[in-house]
Amino acid sequence: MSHLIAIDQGTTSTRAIVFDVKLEPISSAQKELRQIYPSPGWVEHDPEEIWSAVVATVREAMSKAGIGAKDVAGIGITNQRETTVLWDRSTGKPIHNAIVWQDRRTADACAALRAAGLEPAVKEKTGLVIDPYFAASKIAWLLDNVSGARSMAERGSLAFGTVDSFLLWRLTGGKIHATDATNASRTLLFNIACGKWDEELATQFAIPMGILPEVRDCAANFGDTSPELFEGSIRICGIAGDQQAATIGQCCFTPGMMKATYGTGCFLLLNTGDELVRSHHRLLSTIAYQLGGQRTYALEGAIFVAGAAVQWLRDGLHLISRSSDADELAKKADPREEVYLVPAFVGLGAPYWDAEARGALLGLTRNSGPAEIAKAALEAVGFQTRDLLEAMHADLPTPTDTVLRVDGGMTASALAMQFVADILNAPVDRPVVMETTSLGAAYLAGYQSGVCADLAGFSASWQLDRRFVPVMDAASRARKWAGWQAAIARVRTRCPH
Ligand SMILES: Nc1ncnc2c1ncn2[C@@H]1O[C@H](COP(=O)(O)OP(=O)(O)O)[C@@H](O)[C@H]1O
Ligand SMILES: O=P(O)(O)OC[C@H](O)CO
Repeated sequence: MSHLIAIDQGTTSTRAIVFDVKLEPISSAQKELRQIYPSPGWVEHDPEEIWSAVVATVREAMSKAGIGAKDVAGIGITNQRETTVLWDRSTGKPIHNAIVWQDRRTADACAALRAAGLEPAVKEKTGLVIDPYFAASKIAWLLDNVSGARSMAERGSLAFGTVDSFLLWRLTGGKIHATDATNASRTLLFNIACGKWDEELATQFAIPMGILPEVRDCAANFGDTSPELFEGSIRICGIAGDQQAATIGQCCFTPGMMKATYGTGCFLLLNTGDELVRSHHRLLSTIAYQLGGQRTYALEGAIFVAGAAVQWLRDGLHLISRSSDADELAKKADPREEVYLVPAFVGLGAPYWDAEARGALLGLTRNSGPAEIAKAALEAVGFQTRDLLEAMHADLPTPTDTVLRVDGGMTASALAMQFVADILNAPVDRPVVMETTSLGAAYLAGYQSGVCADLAGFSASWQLDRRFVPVMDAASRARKWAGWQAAIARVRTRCPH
C-alpha cells in the first residue's frame, strides 16, 4: 500500500499519475481527447473514449511504476467539471455524447430563465449564475432532445453524472452512483449553503431528482474498482473537480490564499474558509472542498479560453507547430505594436457572462503579423486574470494574499506568466510540482486512506520553482489595461445585470 493513483480527466487529455505516499510522482501516462464540434459553439466528448483512456492510462502508469493493485492505497479522481453525461442504468451506456462545459447550445434556454427572473434565487442557493456553462441546462437539453430520454428519466432508468460520477459508475462495475460536493456545486441544482440537492431548482430546470447521484465528501469511501480492470480491486477514496483539486494541490488551505490554473481555460479560486462569500461582481461562490462533512468555500473566477488560445494559434491559424513554440514566436513581436486578442471563442465567462460574445483581434496595423498575434494570445490570459482579480478585490475589501500561485499546462509559457505578474503588479509563484491537479486528487486519496499527513503537514511540502516578479512600468501597465478594457467593450453583447 505504498502508492496512490490520480486520474485526471481533463478537457484536452486524460492522465493517470502514480505517486508514492510522500506524494512524489513516480510514473504517468496520458492520452489526448478528441474534441467534437457538431455545430458552431457546441462542444462534445465521447464518454466511451474517456472511459477507455482512463483504463488504458491507469494500466500504463501502473506498469511503468512496476506496481500491482495490492500496492495502491487508493485512487483519487479529478475531472473537467460541469461536463454532462447521461447513461442508461441497466446497460451503463451513455445515451449521447457528453456535453462539454464550453458548450453554448443552451444559451437561449438560459436567457429565457434569466428573463423569467429566476437568477437571484438560483444565485442565492447555488452561488452560480444562470449560464450554459453549468450542468443543469445541458441535462435539460439532453432530456428534451434525445429520443425517449425524459421517459427513461421519469421511470428511474437514467443516471446523470459529471465525468467523475460516470467514471465512478464504470470503475465500480455500476455499483456506485455518487459524486463529491465540489462537482455537485457546479450543476446549478445543489444548495451550497446546506450541501443538498434542491428540489425546487430541479423542478425549475425540469430535471427529475431520481437521476442525480449521491453526494459525498471529497475524501470518502467511493467503493472499489472491479477486480478485472487492474488485476485486483483498488479503493477509490478521493474525488474533486479539477479546479478544486488544484486548489488542494496548491495547498490554498487558509482564507485569502488563491491559485490560478491555466489549462484549456483559466480558473482562479480564492479560499474564503467556512464563510460563504457572495459575490456582487459576477464571480461564483463555490465549494473548495468538503472534508469530514465540513465545507470550505471559495470565490471563483472562470475564464473559458486560456491555453485554448494557444491551441488556436497552432491548430486554427497554423502559426506554430507546438504549443511550446508560442513564446519564441511572441518574442519576435514589435514592442511598439499593441494588438489585443479577445479570445471569446465560446463567449465570455466571469465577470462578463456573455454567452453570445465572440472573439476579436484589435489594434492591427500593416506591420502586425504572426508574432504580434501570438503575443496578444499570451497576453490575453494576463488581462483576463486581472479582470477576475479586480472583481475579487471589489468583493472582498479585506486584504487577500498578494501572491498568486499558478499551475496548469500554460504556466510553461514564461512570457505569459511574466505578463500576468506585470499586468497584476503582483508576484506569481509557480510550484515545483506543476501537476497540482493530480497532486490534489492523490492527496485526497492518501488523506482518506490514512497514508498522508493532515492539511498542515501537506502544506509544509509545497515548494516554489520560480517566482515571476513584476517589472513593467506603471504607465505601460495603465495604457495596456485601458487598451484591454476598450477591446472587451467592443465584443460584449449585453450588460451585466
Ligand atoms: N509552453 C506552452 N506555452 C503556452 N501554452 C501551453 C504550453 N504548453 C501547453 N500549453 C497550453 O496548455 C493547455 C494544456 O494544459 P493542461 O493543463 O494540460 O489542460 P487541460 O487540463 O485543460 O487538459 C493547452 O491549451 C496548451 O495549448
Ligand atoms: O479541463 P480543464 O483543466 O480545462 O478544466 C475545466 C474546468 O473544470 C471547467 O470548469
